[in-house]
Amino acid sequence: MDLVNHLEGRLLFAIPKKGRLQQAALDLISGCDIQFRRETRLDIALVKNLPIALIFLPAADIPTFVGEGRVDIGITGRDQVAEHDASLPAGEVSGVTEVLDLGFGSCKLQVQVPEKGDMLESKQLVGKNVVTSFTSLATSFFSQLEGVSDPSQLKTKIKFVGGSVEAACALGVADGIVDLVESGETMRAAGLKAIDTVVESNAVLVKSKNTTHELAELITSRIRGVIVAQKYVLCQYNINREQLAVACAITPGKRAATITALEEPNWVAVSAMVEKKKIATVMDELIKSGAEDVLVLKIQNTRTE
Ligand SMILES: Nc1ncnc2c1ncn2[C@@H]1O[C@H](COP(=O)(O)OP(=O)(O)OP(=O)(O)O)[C@@H](O)[C@H]1O
Ligand SMILES: O=P(O)(O)OC[C@H]1O[C@H](OP(=O)(O)OP(=O)(O)O)[C@H](O)[C@@H]1O
Repeated sequence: MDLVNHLEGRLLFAIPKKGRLQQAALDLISGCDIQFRRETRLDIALVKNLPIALIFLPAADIPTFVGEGRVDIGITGRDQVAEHDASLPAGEVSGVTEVLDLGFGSCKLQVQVPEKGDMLESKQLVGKNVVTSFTSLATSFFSQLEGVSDPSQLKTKIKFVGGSVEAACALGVADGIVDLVESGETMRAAGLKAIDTVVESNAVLVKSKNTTHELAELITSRIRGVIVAQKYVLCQYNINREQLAVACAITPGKRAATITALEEPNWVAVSAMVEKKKIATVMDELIKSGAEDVLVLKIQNTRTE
């Protein structure tokens, strides 16, 4: 089938074709009940149950396609959006808008130098060689540091490499690098230390400023629902009315806790959404406050603000 001829009228949704963001992006898509089958080696997949086509692209290229309005929405890293925006000619406004923080893919784009060297601040790299995959962000970072508005006046030499950036210092190609740090293991293994942060990144849902496709809103709302479901659990417990105020302060819920009277006089059942990462502490506090029969339930999906 010639897929390109079947794109008319469909929402074009860009997904990372490989790399760190791909699996979590696909999990989100599946949580939104977007059903598709991707043929081997094809970068376009038609969605079976909605007028959407998924376009599999490198995370770094997604802001360009979305910015130019070729694709309506996409999932990529905030670092990639920032790099795209920084690469635009002076005065050109970016066509990409960030719609949602997706809560995964956290990392920082950091200036790194040899741990054993004498450099402690980024300004010590001025006039030296800096290697990175993020040349536009690095150029704008060092332009600010050097106080120049025309990048061609930059004393610092920014050089591009596509991967294994951390090897550049050891190989004598760079005095410092600008690269992503997540756990910091790669940086430490390469004998480097971070001295500045250029951008803090998370995976984001982005939208083209030019899109008018009605499904963009619907998909954003579905994704938001799945993210909330992943972030919260539902906590239910029984408690005596006398302790209710204390317990509700522990589990205030998103808007307010739901309280239902029990057949047993003076007892109520409470249910409230609680952030997953806080649930163990919340349960400890509930038990201390006199709550009984505490249950924690997984939330499959939500539609809440
Ligand atoms: N430890 C990490 N290292 C790199 N990127 C990360 C990390 N954690 C999260 N990310 C995010 O994942 C995005 C894609 O990076 P990744 O290296 O996986 O892409 P890729 O398309 O495979 O690129 P490449 O081929 O250049 O490695 C990054 O821009 C960043 O937003
Ligand atoms: O702080 P950490 O958890 O160690 O992760 C950071 C490393 O991960 C990325 O590289 P990737 O593995 O994508 O390979 P690459 O060097 O080829 O880009 C990034 O460029 C760092 O090198």
